[in-house]
Amino acid sequence: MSQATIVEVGPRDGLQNETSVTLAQRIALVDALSGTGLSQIEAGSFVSPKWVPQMADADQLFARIQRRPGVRYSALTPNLKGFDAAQQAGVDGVAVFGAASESFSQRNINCSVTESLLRFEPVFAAARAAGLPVRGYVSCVLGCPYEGDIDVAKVADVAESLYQMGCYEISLGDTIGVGTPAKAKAMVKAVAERVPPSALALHFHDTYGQALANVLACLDLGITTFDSAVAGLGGCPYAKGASGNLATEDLLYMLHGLGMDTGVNLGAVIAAGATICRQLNKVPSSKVAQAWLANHEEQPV
Ligand SMILES: CC(C)(COP(=O)([O-])OP(=O)([O-])OC[C@H]1O[C@@H](n2cnc3c(N)ncnc32)[C@H](O)[C@@H]1OP(=O)([O-])[O-])[C@@H](O)C(=O)NCCC(=O)NCCSC(=O)C[C@@](C)(O)CC(=O)[O-]
Repeated sequence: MSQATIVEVGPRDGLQNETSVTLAQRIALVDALSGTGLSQIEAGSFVSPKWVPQMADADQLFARIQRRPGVRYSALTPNLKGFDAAQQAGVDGVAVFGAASESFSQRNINCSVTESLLRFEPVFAAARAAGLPVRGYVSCVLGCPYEGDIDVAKVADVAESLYQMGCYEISLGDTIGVGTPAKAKAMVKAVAERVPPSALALHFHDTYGQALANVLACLDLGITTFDSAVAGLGGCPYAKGASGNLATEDLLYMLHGLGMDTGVNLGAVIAAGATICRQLNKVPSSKVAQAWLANHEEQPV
């Protein structure tokens, strides 16, 4: 049976736009997700709390979650200040985040793409010294909220730079969810000429309902690592109109239906999503979760 890896970004990408979420709810979500079989959970961000207040107190989050053996708990770190705080908090891995769009880079991290790579250099050096793995994000790979279409060559340039700097994996983000399967495939093919497909992950938002179709198209290209967020939560504070991430429940249902092994219990993810959505007073945007919850009275397991 072929394997797929899911990087659960719900506690970070999923909640970074939710103004009412409490620290206790964030911690409970991480703990619920770690009991589902997920092996990688992006639990928070060590970014400026003035920029993204919803992700404040990541140090307390890492101090209070119940660590499960076999789970990698990681966090976003845009600079050395963030890395130092993350290391002190005991993260298992960090992620730097760049973009293929100059305008998005400026709005998201207040510097150009070239400057962002320079800022990441000390993060790589410190991570190497600490023995912590570094993941790299490239945002706006299929379109930018400020610039529109993005040249795939620019995506490949940034992805290759991050890979050469030391990222073990590059996650290609369709930040505003405008991609379609043909465009996604063309972009991945261009990047895969510069970065091995085994070191690529895909991070689709579902704004236009194309995320699952994009995953299916890119499975053909040998990509087997996908980011998703429980209940389809998510959005980026610096990408107006970006809706939720691909829902983990929908991704699992499709991958399992294709006969792929993820090691993740779908019912347990539905339960985790139902709980956080109840707390946020919203309905899970996952179709699979909606179907399950409409047809079952008992909690899924
Ligand atoms: C990168 C900065 C910090 C630059 O922001 P800046 O203002 O240029 O930074 P600065 O170095 O001039 O510092 C300004 C203030 O921030 C503080 N500061 C500086 N760094 C940190 C830090 N690490 N942690 C805590 N505080 C920090 C610093 O100490 C100072 O505090 P003050 O003296 O004013 O009190 C800022 O722009 C920022 O925090 N941006 C975060 C944006 C963000 O989190 N966006 C969402 C995540 S990306 C995303 O969602 C896309 C993704 C990954 O999911 C993939 C996809 O879908 O495409």
